[in-house]
Amino acid sequence: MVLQRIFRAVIMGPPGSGKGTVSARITKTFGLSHISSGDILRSNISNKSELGLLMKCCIDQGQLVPDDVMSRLILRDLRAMDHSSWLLDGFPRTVPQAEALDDAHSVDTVINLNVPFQTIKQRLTSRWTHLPTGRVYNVDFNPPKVPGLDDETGEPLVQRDDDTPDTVTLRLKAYENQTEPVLEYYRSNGVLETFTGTETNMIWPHVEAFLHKKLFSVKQKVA
Ligand SMILES: Nc1nc2c(ncn2[C@@H]2O[C@H](COP(=O)(O)OP(=O)(O)O)[C@@H](O)[C@H]2O)c(=O)[nH]1
Ligand SMILES: Nc1ncnc2c1ncn2[C@@H]1O[C@H](COP(=O)(O)OP(=O)(O)O)[C@@H](O)[C@H]1O
Repeated sequence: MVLQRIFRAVIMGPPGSGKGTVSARITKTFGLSHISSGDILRSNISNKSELGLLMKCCIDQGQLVPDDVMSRLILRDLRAMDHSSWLLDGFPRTVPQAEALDDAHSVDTVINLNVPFQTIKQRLTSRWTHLPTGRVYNVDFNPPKVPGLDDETGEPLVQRDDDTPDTVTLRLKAYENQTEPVLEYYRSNGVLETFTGTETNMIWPHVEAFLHKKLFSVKQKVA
């Protein structure tokens, strides 16, 4: 689908709620550019940049990276995409980050994946990731064609250092304390759309239908 105007969306949800999986489907269906804060941080870690090395210990301890670092990193990337439609995944995760984003860009819609914590814990400990692209697999849900290898590149998949049961518990705590208030922020701005369920394949048709409607009504308004 070719979009008629610039459309900016955020996808939110606890760790493991399927943000990356749904984002891949959204970008494929609607052609938005996907920006994942976690992928950007992991690429800094793989490249051994000074910032990546500094941030690795926060991430491995299940804590959020400081707001000023994260906002600077993401807003810099967004500045380079001034004429693109985008989908932000993993940012904002705190109210100060949401305010920093609002100061720079208006957000058309926020998709919130509301998946129970119990479902999430099992998923994350069986997540396999292709670090260079952020493509994710799961032993039960979407296994790679060849075990341990990325479908597109044949490169090795890894288990993330922060996908251990103890770190997942800390990440869920950080989500409750620091990220849930962002949902309230967007709810009061009137842009939050929540999708509840335990399976991505059940949630996805609702997200797809919502975005179709949203993009169509945006086009109508412009016409
Ligand atoms: N069993 C199961 N696993 C899923 C489902 N949706 C996504 N996953 C897997 O759960 C893990 C977390 O999903 P991901 O999209 O990375 O979530 P994110 O952390 O919110 O970006 C990955 O291993 C996915 O392949 C689902 O409906 N069922
Ligand atoms: N917006 C952000 N603010 C602060 N820290 C972040 C942000 N995005 C990612 N991180 C750090 O990177 C880690 C991994 O993020 P991400 O890949 O989005 O995890 P998940 O996909 O499991 O939700 C987070 O636990 C956190 O330490």
